[in-house]
Amino acid sequence: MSTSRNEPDQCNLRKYDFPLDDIPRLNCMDPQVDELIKSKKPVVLTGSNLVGAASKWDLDYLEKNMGNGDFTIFVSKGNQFKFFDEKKLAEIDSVSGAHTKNRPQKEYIRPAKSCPIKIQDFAKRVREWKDGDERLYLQQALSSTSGAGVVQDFIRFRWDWVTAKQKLHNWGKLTYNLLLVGLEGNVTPCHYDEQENLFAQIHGHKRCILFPPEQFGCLYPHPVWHPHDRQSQVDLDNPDYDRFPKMRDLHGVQAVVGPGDVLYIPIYWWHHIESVKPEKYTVSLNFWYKAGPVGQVEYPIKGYQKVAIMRNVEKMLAEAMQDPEEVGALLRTMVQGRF
Ligand SMILES: CC1(C)c2ccccc2-c2ccc(C[C@@H](CC(=O)O)C(=O)C(=O)O)cc21
Ligand SMILES: [Zn+2]
Repeated sequence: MSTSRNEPDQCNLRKYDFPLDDIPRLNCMDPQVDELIKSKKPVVLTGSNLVGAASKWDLDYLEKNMGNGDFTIFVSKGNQFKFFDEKKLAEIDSVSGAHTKNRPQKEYIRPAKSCPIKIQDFAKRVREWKDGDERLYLQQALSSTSGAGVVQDFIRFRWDWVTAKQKLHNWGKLTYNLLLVGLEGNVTPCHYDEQENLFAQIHGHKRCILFPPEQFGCLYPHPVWHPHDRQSQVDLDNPDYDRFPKMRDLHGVQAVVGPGDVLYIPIYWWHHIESVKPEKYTVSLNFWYKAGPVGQVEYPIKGYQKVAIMRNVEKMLAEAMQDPEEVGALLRTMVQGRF
C-alpha cells in the first residue's frame, strides 16, 4: 500500500508466524458484499459514507463537542487492553456451592483499569502522551445524552443504508455504538463477541487480524465463567507454543482500515485490533447488533454454533457441580481414550 496518502506502510506492520490472507475490500454497492455478509465472512466496505458526518471527529472536535460528562477510559501499563468483566466474579460465587467457600479467593490481574475522566483531560493526556507513558483507551457508548455537536452528527449517519443491511441479514436490534479513541500502538487482544459488528474507522488506521470461529481450538479461550470470557489466553505477539501447541495451525485474515472504511466483523469471529502509525491516535465507532433469530438449523452445524454449544456445556457443568474447578477434570475423564 502506498504511503503517499498518509497510509500505513505495510512493511512496518508486525510479522506473525501464521499465514494471513487479505480481507476483501469492496465498494459497498458491490453485490458480492451481501453474499459475504450472508455467509458470515468478513469484508471491508468502502464508499458507504456510513459515518461520513463524523469525518471531522478528531481530538479537537471531540473535546469541544462531547459535552462535559464523565467518560470511561481504560489505562494500561503495557500496550494490551484485555478487558476484564468484573460481573463474572459475582457470578462465580453464585454458581459455586458452600463446599468451595473455604477456598482462597483467586487473585486476578486486571491488565487495564477503568477510570472516569472529562473529555478535556483525556484530550490533554493524549496530546502530551509519549512512548513509555501508560496507555489510554477511551471507550464510550454514544447516546442522545452525548454532546450536542456529536448528537447532530450521529443523526446524519447513513441510518437508511445500515438499517437496510440489518434487515436484509436478519440481524437483531442495534445494541451499542461504542466510540473508541486509542493511542497508536494500543492492542485489543484476540477475542470474539456474540454480536454482529459493523466497525467504522473514523480517524487514523487500525490493523485488524481475524480468525473464523472454527479456529476456537487454536486460540484456547478462557473458561466462560472467567472475567476474560470470550478472550483468547494466547498472546499472538508472544506465542507460547508449549502451552498452546495448536497455535501452529492458525490461519487468519487481515485488513488495515482507515477513515471511511467499514469492516464487517461477523458474530463469533475472533479479532485482534491494533492502532497503527502514522497517526498518533485513532477514532473508531462500532455498530453492535444482537444475533438474529435462529432460523432452521442446517446440518452439519457451523463453527459458530459449536462455540455456542461449548459455552452452554461449560455453564451447565459448572452449575451442575457447583464448582468451576471440577469442570476440567470431568471433561477430561469423559473424552480421553473414549471419543
Ligand atoms: C479494549 C476496549 C476499549 C474495552 C475495554 C473494556 C471493555 C470493553 C472494551 C472494548 C470493546 C470494543 C472495542 C473495539 C474493538 C477493538 C478495538 O477497536 O480496539 C472491538 O473489539 C469491537 O468493536 O468488537 C474496544 C474495547
Ligand atoms: Zn470485539
